[in-house]
Amino acid sequence: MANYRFILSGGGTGGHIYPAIAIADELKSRYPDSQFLFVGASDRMEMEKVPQAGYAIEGLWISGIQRKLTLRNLAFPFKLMSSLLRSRKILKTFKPHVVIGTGGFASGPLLQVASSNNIPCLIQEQNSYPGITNRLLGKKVDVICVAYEGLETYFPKSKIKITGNPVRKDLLSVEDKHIKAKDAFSLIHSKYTLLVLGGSLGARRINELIEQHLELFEFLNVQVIWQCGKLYYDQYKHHNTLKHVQVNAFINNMDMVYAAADIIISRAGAISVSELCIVGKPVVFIPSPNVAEDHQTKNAQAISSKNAALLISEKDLDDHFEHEFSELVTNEEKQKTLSANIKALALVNATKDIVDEVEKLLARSSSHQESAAVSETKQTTMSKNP
Ligand SMILES: CC(=O)N[C@H]1[C@@H](OP(=O)(O)OP(=O)(O)OC[C@H]2O[C@@H](n3ccc(=O)[nH]c3=O)[C@H](O)[C@@H]2O)O[C@H](CO)[C@@H](O)[C@@H]1O
Repeated sequence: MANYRFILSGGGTGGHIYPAIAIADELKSRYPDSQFLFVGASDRMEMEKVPQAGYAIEGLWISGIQRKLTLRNLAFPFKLMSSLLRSRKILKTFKPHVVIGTGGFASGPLLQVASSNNIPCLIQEQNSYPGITNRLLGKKVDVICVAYEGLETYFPKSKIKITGNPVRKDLLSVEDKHIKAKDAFSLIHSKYTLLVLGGSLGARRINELIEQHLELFEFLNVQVIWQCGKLYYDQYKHHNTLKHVQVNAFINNMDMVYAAADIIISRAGAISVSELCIVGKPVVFIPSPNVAEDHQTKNAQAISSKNAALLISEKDLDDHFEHEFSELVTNEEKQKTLSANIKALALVNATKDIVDEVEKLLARSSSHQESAAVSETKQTTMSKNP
């Protein structure tokens, strides 16, 4: 059995971490004897989430450049230099056969050094508008797996493979768990269950909206599982005293909450959107307006334009939310149509297709590692016999 070594790097938010975990899980199932190392940013959520998923991680001292002029940007050159040096050391020690990047600033220095050392590199871009790290790495890496068409504007066309976004395996089969999941959260079977997701960090405006409408939900016989984000938990946790509300900072068993839900309100981060297609429930998207090129609105429009989800912009919430949500809860036909249409958009083989691309790189990597070993031996022999 092949004993490969893989480095996966990406983080900052769940949208970069969970794709890396999904890819690692698929590689592990194909090559159980392989070794895995994750590389992230030392102060971000990957340092907690990756070990929870059973993988080792090293943290780099790195952060993104702030778009506004701030004092924090002054430290950036030092952080970058330190991360490049640390990346070189990690690569030298671990000797990966392939390096995989899933975006976020932590993956920049590592893939930069790996690609300049001719180690085969693949990046995965989740969005229709790529983040700055992946845009910079695009020229250097071997393969770029994407989820949307039209990315040749940002990346060399010959390197692009359209695979879809990798989604964790346990999310592929939530249908069978509906009853079990409702019981697991002590939910009442005769009531509708609304799941509220604010993206991996939580969403301020969605939290305000949910708080404003708790009475409406009770009136509509709706019970709520509300993921408000770690930053906001102290502000909203007191609503746990209400019988029909469960507030969470972060949910670790997403398969179970997706399974329990009858209707979902969600931000439109790329991985959330891919997961929601697979899960196939009626969704109301409230995209974040605060991301580059308004890419969450584009992610959500790709679904809503096919009558596969509702989309309400933050600016329209006050005028439209109450009416549209109440109509959806009381209209089973509409729920069924949205469920069937969103499910038809799911790309369930994305993780496998990405790992197929990694396998193609492994072939190149083995010969690269052999020639590196030969030249190392030659150098040792030459220095012994000058
Ligand atoms: C504000 C921001 O910059 N958001 C970006 C970030 O979103 P964000 O980090 O929110 O990422 P996504 O919505 O793409 O994915 C969230 C991931 O976290 C998981 N999850 C979420 C909540 C929770 O309680 N438990 C849990 O496990 C979800 O199941 C999913 O796997 O990365 C995405 C992918 O690059 C981008 O499209 C988003 O625009």
